[in-house]
Amino acid sequence: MSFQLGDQLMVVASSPDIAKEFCKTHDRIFSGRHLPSVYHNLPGIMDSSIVLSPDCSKSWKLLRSIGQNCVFSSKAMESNAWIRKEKVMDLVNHLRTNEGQVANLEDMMFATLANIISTALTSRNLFDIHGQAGDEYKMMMALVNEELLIGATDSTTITTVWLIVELMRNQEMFTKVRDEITQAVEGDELNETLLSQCNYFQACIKETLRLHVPAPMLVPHRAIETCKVNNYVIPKDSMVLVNAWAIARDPNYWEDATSFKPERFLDSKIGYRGTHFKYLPFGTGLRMCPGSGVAFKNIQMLVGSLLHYFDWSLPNGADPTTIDTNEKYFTTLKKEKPLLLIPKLRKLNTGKRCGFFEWYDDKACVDEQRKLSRFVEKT
Ligand code: HEM
Repeated sequence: MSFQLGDQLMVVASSPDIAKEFCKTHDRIFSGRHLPSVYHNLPGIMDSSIVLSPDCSKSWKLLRSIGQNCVFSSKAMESNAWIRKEKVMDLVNHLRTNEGQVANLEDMMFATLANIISTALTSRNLFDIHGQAGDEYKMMMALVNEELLIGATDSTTITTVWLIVELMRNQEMFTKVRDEITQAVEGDELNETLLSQCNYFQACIKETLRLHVPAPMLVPHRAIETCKVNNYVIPKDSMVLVNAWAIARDPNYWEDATSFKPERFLDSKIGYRGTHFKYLPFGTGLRMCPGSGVAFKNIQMLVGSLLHYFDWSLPNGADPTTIDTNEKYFTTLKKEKPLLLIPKLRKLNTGKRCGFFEWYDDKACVDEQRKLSRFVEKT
């Protein structure tokens, strides 16, 4: 489909085959981006942004490789595992001390995810637990690119919110995921290696990314030169949108396409790395999201911990199946109303305090001792 928006020709790919034409067969030609006009007068923006880079230039390659070293690669993800654990545990501890009170989970999960990325990049917290930017934020924004922090965190938060909404609305699935995690943990401390063995939980994350594609049209691509696709001539500078949302809900490719059915991913080879053109939550090809692995690990650790450590209920004892699924679209597709839930610390069957809290309290104790000894040294 194509249409004219002012003087801009827009071409939309709404099937896996056409998406493949744009993002695989002619990937290099459609690997450009349109820079929003507001950015045209800002000096240096093209050289300091991965997502806004108008083509796959030297500076784009350099920025992607810096990102690769600090956050995206398997090695970086492994060495950042302690950051994920620490920031998620900060949230768990906050919820533990505010047990029984209504929590705005979206804001808290956003803050946690933003702090994971900001710490991986800068070794600093930039947000307080309620999602408010602190003074550090303003200073570090000059160093940390907004796209990594806000864009990346926003999409990940959206997925964590929808995942919790779907599981709350489907209590059987909620119990199944939680039993799977409890079984994997077996009285041990929750960690990402154990979580990665939870196949049903992984399938729930993938299904959330299918039914609630956070960036429904990906990020618009630009034709860097004129190209013929399926006998249509696509002129240079056309804007190409891949409708990943429509593809992910197309009944020609998905059975019972609008239902949340994690089972469809259980014995399936379909992954999120962009090799299956009917499932493109992170895009595919040269401009594919480089943070898909990080996002998956963050979602897994964050939601896995919230399910493992707490029981959840709705304010005023409302029925979880009544949680609304209305959406709001800007460039991402998020839940319209905030997700408000009440945490109750879970009684784990082991009968002892769960390992995490001992670890957390010991850590807090060591931190206090360090502070005290620094204070004593100074005085
Ligand atoms: C659920 C979470 C996420 C989703 C659904 C998502 C999705 C996307 C999509 C659809 C694109 C555009 C792909 C295209 O144009 O074909 C993109 C680009 C990008 N994403 Fe993500 N993303 C997520 C998380 C992250 C994270 C955690 C990071 C960084 C740690 C990240 C970094 C980026 C960057 C830098 C780009 C620009 C790539 C380029 O233009 O070369 N994203 N993402």
